[in-house]
Amino acid sequence: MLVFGETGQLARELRLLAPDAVFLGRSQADLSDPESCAKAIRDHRPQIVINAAAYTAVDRAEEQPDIARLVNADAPAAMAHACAELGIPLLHVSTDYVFDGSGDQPRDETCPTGPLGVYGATKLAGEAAIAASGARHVILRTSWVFSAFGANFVKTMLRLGAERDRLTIVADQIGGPTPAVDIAQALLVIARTMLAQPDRPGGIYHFSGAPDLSWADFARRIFAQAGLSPEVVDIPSSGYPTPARRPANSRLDCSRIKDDFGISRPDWRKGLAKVIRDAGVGA
Ligand SMILES: NC(=O)C1=CN([C@@H]2O[C@H](COP(=O)(O)OP(=O)(O)OC[C@H]3O[C@@H](n4cnc5c(N)ncnc54)[C@H](OP(=O)(O)O)[C@@H]3O)[C@@H](O)[C@H]2O)C=CC1
Ligand SMILES: Cc1cn([C@H]2C[C@H](O)[C@@H](COP(=O)(O)OP(=O)(O)O[C@H]3O[C@@H](C)C(=O)[C@@H](O)[C@H]3O)O2)c(=O)[nH]c1=O
Repeated sequence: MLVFGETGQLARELRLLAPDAVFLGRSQADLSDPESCAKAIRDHRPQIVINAAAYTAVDRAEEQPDIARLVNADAPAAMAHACAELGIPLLHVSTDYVFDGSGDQPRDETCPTGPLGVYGATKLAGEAAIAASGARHVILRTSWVFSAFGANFVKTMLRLGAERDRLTIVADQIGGPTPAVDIAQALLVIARTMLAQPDRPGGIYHFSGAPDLSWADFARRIFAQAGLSPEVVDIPSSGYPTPARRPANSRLDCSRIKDDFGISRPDWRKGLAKVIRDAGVGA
């Protein structure tokens, strides 16, 4: 198994669960040089490839659309073409930010997309390129990823909650926080299934933690779990202006992955407790 990514949240959880896989960091395969990714696949000739790397800085992507496109769209396209040549599957990870966030119902895999910013648009372009490549593939769309590693909302809240008495947090964006370890586990189940069943088709699958809630309520849960007590004030998205707009409705309908792979939505509250323990905060 060949994994693109070494330092990110997902890559680090994958490494803990699949230590025998080969992990390629930026110095071995730079996704801003898509051909280097295709070459890495041809050189390693793995049974299966997982792409756990991406340009994930949602606001910075607005200023760096060309790099975001290379990393999130052109590199996955090159990986997919190399996988198609070798006849091996590609597992790729995408995001709730491919949607426009309208309505209040969970989105399934057939719902129309409509990204609000460069990050979501480039991730969507990556999905389309993989689908058009002819490679066997699974694209796992997930949301609001957190872990003890790297940068994420949980770690930001643990830092700010220890520094401040009062935080204003958007309460009109609703989604499912997802522990990175659960994504890693899901990908490994999918990898095993795709390898064991060579005729099984892939496609897009939604996978997010449950239950859905707002960022503000998520912050409250983080503070309660960590034994911190800043006041959390609900604000609308307009009260927290950012270069990239975020979808208001990030709820993902995850029925398909349950039906096809037997994978259920994880309860993020269990993952949160562990991340807070691992981050050395709370009870
Ligand atoms: N984080 C989230 O909330 C969400 C993430 N996703 C998706 O999940 C996947 C995993 O995300 P996550 O683990 O959180 O991401 P992280 O931001 O934690 O890590 C991103 C990884 O991509 C690598 N990377 C970025 N640019 C390049 C490059 N040019 N060449 C090589 N490697 C590069 C980084 O390496 P380096 O350390 O060298 O920069 C890092 O290992 C991504 O596809 C992401 O789009 C989906 C929904 C939510
Ligand atoms: C720090 C902070 C954030 N916010 C808001 C901003 C934003 O709407 C929300 C989350 O902020 P973040 O910048 O951590 O989240 P963001 O980087 O938008 O997270 C996204 O990352 C990409 C990679 C994805 O694919 C998405 O699924 C999602 O996880 O919280 C506040 O309202 N107050 C605050 O003090």
